[in-house]
Amino acid sequence: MTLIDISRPLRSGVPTWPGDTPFHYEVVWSKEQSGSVNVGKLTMSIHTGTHVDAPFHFDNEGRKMIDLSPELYVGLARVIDVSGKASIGAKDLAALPLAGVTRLLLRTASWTNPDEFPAEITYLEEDLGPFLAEKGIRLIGVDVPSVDPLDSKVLSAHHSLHAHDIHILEGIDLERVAPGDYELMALPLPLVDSDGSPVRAVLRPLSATD
Ligand SMILES: N[C@@H](CC(=O)c1ccccc1NC=O)C(=O)O
Ligand SMILES: [Zn+2]
Ligand SMILES: [Zn+2]
Repeated sequence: MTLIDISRPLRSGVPTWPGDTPFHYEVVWSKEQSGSVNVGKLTMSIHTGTHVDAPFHFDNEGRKMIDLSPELYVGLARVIDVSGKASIGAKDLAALPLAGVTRLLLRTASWTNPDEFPAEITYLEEDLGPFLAEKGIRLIGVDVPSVDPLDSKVLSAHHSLHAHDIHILEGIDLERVAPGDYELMALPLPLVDSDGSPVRAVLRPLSATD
């Protein structure tokens, strides 16, 4: 099957939010010790690399990861290029044909060095919640660590999207992806109490028959 991997590799030193839990993997029970298998242990923040947010991330009363339907994260998605802008609002998407699109992935190209946490990113404006909902969009994906400005505490875009039942996929890598329509697969883990989940996000070109 032809798949384009749009996930950021998870390895020691992968950029995290300043002050957040560093990514760490280690074998805690080696094949020599156990006599049969290597057994790993993983420590990481939910918001490192390619991940989805659950509403509980920014709303104490919000739904947790287990409460969100996996169906949102699999299906037809449109990739559009919105690079070169400081922010994206309804005015920037108004001229685009979005009829029938339920998952929209924005290529901002504003995370220029994937080995470092960005200093500044293209962020989403508050008016995208109502605008995208009116178009029938249920999931928005971005190639940056957040849909809001990195220093935002009010998280207007997160709240506006959530208020309109639009789910959030962050940290995808669209560097080598051409704009167009694909099948997205970005399933979160069934984490019962979690504010989100890391995902392996892939795109399948619609023309692929294998
Ligand atoms: N809103 C961001 C995460 C975020 O804001 C954050 C993640 C980890 C540690 C601190 C964070 N924000 C601090 O103000 C996100 O949705 O991934
Ligand atoms: Zn997040
Ligand atoms: Zn977020």
